[in-house]
Amino acid sequence: MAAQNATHAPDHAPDAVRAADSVRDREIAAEQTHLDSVYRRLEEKIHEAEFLMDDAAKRGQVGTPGALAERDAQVFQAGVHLHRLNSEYEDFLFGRIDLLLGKDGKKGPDGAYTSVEPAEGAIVDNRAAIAETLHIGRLGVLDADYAPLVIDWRAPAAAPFYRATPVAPGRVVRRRVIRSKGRQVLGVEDDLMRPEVTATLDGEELPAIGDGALMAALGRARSHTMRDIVASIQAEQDLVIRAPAASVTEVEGGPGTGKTAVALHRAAYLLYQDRRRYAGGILIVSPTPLLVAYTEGVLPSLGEEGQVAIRALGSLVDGAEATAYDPPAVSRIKGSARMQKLLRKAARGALELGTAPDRLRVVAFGGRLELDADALHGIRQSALGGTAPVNLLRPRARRLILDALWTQSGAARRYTDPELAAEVRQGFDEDIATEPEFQEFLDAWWPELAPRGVLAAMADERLLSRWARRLLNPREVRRLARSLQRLGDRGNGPLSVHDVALLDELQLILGAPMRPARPREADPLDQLTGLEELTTFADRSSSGRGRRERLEEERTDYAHVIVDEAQDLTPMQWRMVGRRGRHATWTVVGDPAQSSWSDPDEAALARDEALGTRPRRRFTLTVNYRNPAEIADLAAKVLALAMPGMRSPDAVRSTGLTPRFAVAAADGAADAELARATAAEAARLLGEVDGTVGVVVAMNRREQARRWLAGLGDRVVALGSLEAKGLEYDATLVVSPAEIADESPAGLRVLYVALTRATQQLTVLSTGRDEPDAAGVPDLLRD
Ligand SMILES: Nc1ncnc2c1ncn2[C@@H]1O[C@H](COP(=O)(O)OP(=O)(O)OP(=O)(O)O)[C@@H](O)[C@H]1O
Repeated sequence: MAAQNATHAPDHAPDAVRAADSVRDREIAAEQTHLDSVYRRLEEKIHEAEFLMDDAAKRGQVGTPGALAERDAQVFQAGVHLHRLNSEYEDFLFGRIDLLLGKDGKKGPDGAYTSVEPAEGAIVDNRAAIAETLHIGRLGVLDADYAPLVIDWRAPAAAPFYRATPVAPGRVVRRRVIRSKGRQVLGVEDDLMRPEVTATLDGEELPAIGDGALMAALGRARSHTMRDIVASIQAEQDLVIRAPAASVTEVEGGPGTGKTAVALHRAAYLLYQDRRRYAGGILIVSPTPLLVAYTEGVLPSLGEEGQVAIRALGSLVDGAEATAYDPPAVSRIKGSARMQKLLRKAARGALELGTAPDRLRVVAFGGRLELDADALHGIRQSALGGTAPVNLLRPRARRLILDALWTQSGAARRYTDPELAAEVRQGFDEDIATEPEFQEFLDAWWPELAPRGVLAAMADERLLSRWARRLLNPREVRRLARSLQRLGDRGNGPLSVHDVALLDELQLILGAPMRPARPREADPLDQLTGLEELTTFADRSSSGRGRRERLEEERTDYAHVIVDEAQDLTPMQWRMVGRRGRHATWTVVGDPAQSSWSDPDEAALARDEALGTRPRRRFTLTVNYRNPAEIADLAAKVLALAMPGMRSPDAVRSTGLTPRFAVAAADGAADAELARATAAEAARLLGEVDGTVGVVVAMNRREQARRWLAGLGDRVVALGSLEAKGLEYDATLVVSPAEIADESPAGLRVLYVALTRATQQLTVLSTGRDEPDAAGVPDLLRD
């Protein structure tokens, strides 16, 4: 059966074309037959599962725990398939490899021959017979005899699908990507790994169809959400995805080399490979909420979501959500490692802001006792000498006050018998400490501090300059204080992404106040101990969402932490992220050339501290899959200015479409003219691409740019330069490179990011400030 929308040659087409089409149709029909049998098998499994569920419901909880567990596991398996099928994934089955006989010809547990090299004599005179064909998909499916109908893409047997290249083909003769929608096969794309070999399958020659899957995938229009790359992962990427999760895996690569895609697929791989270990959760840290929104559909499409939390840096602390933006000069201060010390001083200093009277008077043994301001100050200082968090030092301070009062009472001298003295002392303490006045004094003198409250206190420039002595210069103090005024008196105002890392640090410095433990909700899954898959299923399915959200809320320590765009983490952010993976293994993904942080050395130091002395394994990705060469070459000019000597990755394709240069009023660009030109250029790009258009402006023009583009529809998005990080669009309009470059000391690297967002077309719009030449090319982009 041929797919309905497979393209057919018209009747007048030459014979050769028609013949090729009939081969294509035949191959599509063969894959359709296979897919039909996969679906038949899945339906059988679903019926089995439904029967089992029914049966289980009738019989109730009878049987041995082992038998119940086994039955539940079967129900789970079928449930997973049912869930997948109902989700109508476009390409449940997406790949196939045709293999020569392996060296030892032994089959592994998944039914595939284990050897990676062809057996002696598998190829004779450049002729070979295919020994084995494996189909690869998003989940594994076995037939009734336990032979694999589809192999999970993460299984070891599927690795050759990704790893084989014409240079190192191993046993793979042909790699095929199958395109399907729902239950229908739409097309196939083949790559021959040994083009010189004439291979046969069941006596018939193996045909090759199409131009390969990668190019087809790269040419597709982009939407506002990222797609998985499971059908076209490249060999160097596969090495990273499947790298053993020991200690720290570091991945570097230029723009578009697939770092984010690889990080997401790696999370799915690790879960598949060792679900029990990663039940502790995988955290993916992303720089912006926009990138989280862009990428969060990928893991569900790979069948994984429950155990993975994707969080933006500004949402890592529960109850805090960054919505405000700090200008570069302020973020440099807030992100710097100096803040650690400053926050400690501020937390301690904030204790003095309470409304406590400057002396404490109590009555004991019928007399008055009094501690004056100096005595109280001395007690506070010695209590703060402890290492515990400030809020947790309060009991110590209370004890020191009671000690001082006891000494003052002279009772210690009167009771020489230690036992009696201890008894009297206990009564003394109780008498004083239960007095409401004493408790009120203590509450005011050693108030329970909240992180937001301390940040708000730092908005007072006078206080801040006291706390920041020898840490910040007066200009920095003024900047920081002004920025924190945004939080208001009680600290409830909007937070920036950098404030969130400060809150996290303060939480550590202050310590969680003691609270009665919250009773945990009873969870039916807790009873199913030992059945990791069942837990997984509950998390995978949408009914597990409530539980997952709870897990995310409660969890502050993960089994694996993946940091995307790691080059941008400030020292304070590294400390925040590091605290979430104290016992974790790590995957750290980034590109120094795209760093928007002005002091990379300081950040590298903080990164080393967060990752500790764990051994590291390094990988480099070298091919740019996003930008056509025409765009990558232009961006490379900025890279040469930003980081001389740094090599940009090779673009995998070229489109023949060179970037366009436009100018908005050469004499200085009034905003109205810039608005008009931006809207016009964006509209032009919308007409030229089917998918999305990103308009990148300097951060302080974000709101303006949104207004300029109003009415152009939702295919176009306005972005501040820092928001563009990690995202991509079919076409990008970069407005005033000079403005972006001048925004901060890292401005050139930020501009490099902006110029590398387009998958098809790029327009650069200059203003007078860009000093464009006669052809409109701005100074920064000229040779
Ligand atoms: N093997 C592949 N097959 C198909 N598409 C791919 C492949 N590798 C990467 N891509 C695509 O290339 C684009 C860039 O990938 P990704 O965003 O992961 O790169 P990146 O290295 O994180 O880029 P940047 O550093 O610029 O943010 C994405 O659209 C991704 O889907």
